[in-house]
Amino acid sequence: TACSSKYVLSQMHPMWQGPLVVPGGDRQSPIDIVVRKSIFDSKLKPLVTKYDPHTCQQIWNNGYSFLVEYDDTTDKSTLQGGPMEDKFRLCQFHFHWGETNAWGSEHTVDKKLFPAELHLVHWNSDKYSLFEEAVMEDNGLAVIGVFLKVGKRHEGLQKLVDALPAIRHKNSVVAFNRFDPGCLLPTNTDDYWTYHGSLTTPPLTESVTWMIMKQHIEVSHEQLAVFRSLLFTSAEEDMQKSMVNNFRVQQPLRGRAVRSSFN
Ligand SMILES: Clc1ccc(Cc2nnn[n-]2)cc1
Ligand SMILES: [Zn+2]
Repeated sequence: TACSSKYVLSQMHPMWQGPLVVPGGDRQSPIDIVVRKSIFDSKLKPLVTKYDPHTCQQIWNNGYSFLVEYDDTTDKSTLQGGPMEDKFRLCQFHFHWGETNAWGSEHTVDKKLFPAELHLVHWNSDKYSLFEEAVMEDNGLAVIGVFLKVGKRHEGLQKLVDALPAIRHKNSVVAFNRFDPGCLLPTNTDDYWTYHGSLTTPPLTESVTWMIMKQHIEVSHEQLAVFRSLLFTSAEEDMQKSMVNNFRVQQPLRGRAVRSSFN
């Protein structure tokens, strides 16, 4: 679907941290969430996700992460509620992780790093008709962020992990059907922090309403090790580079408020 093919990430250095200056650039992501500075907002509603596992289409290595893409031509897999007024359509989910369990997440909570972070990317289908349009608008995208911790094996994730060896190299793709991304959400999705930010890779557009879950999910060390067996490089390149540390450095808050849905 358009939500990621159009935005195949640029050829920048895999450890993309970019000196790239973004026009405006006063609402960039990721950030450190300073818990004691977040503001409880009782008007924040619970998230409502309605994901149809049959809209799952493929999983592919885009040279920066691996993306599980959904058919976003209809309102079959949607997100609403939270701080949002509109309905958003799921287009893909992907992860960011480190070379060790000591780091890997993009966001942090009081500077605490997690070994990985899941991002479920949605676009505003009430206001726009294509992902490409929504990605340019300040209320265009909604991304759910979920922290991963190393612990017990995540049974739902295993189906995804088993598909990864087939997409080891950049630009490899394999059919992937009937996967319910809801199984990757924590049991409690009522407690989250929300702020206005951006995509964390090119095009870096400041179009994202972020919802970062307070509760993490657990995956096993072995499952994370399979993430790290992916490669940034394509089969043709002679220098194979492990796909690790695919996170962006934290960005200045620039006076933005981070609200919490919980006290
Ligand atoms: Cl379409 C697209 C482009 C970049 C990213 C990377 C990212 N941005 N924010 N979190 N991850 C995800 C989807
Ligand atoms: Zn991401």
